[in-house]
Amino acid sequence: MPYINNTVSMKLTLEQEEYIKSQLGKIISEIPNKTEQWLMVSFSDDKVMYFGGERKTKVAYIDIRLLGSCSREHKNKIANLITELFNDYLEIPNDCIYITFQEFKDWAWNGSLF
Ligand SMILES: O=C(O)c1cc2cc(O)c(O)cc2[nH]1
Repeated sequence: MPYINNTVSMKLTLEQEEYIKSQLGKIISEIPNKTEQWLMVSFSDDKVMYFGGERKTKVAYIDIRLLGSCSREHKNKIANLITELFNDYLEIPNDCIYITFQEFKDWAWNGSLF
């Protein structure tokens, strides 16, 4: 049940969204028992974003939500891979990429809690 919302300052094309979505599907599989099959991805693009008091044209905030817990080692691996993806593909500087992880015990799907 992972959910990843990607907020970025620039406008994304459909092709860019689909590429990032596919790469996130591969990256999330680095976490045991997580697969693209259960991954929900959303994009909030073309956002006005300030960082360090300055309006930035290339900045990203990636919000990752997980059912259950995951080790710090796996979170660090995911953070590395996602930072590399956004840096390589969208040319966002590494130090303008924020990533947070939240773990949820209570997550419902199809009308019932897991
Ligand atoms: O992605 C997860 O964390 C996930 C998916 C999934 C599906 C399922 O049927 C379960 O019982 C647990 C579960 N966790």
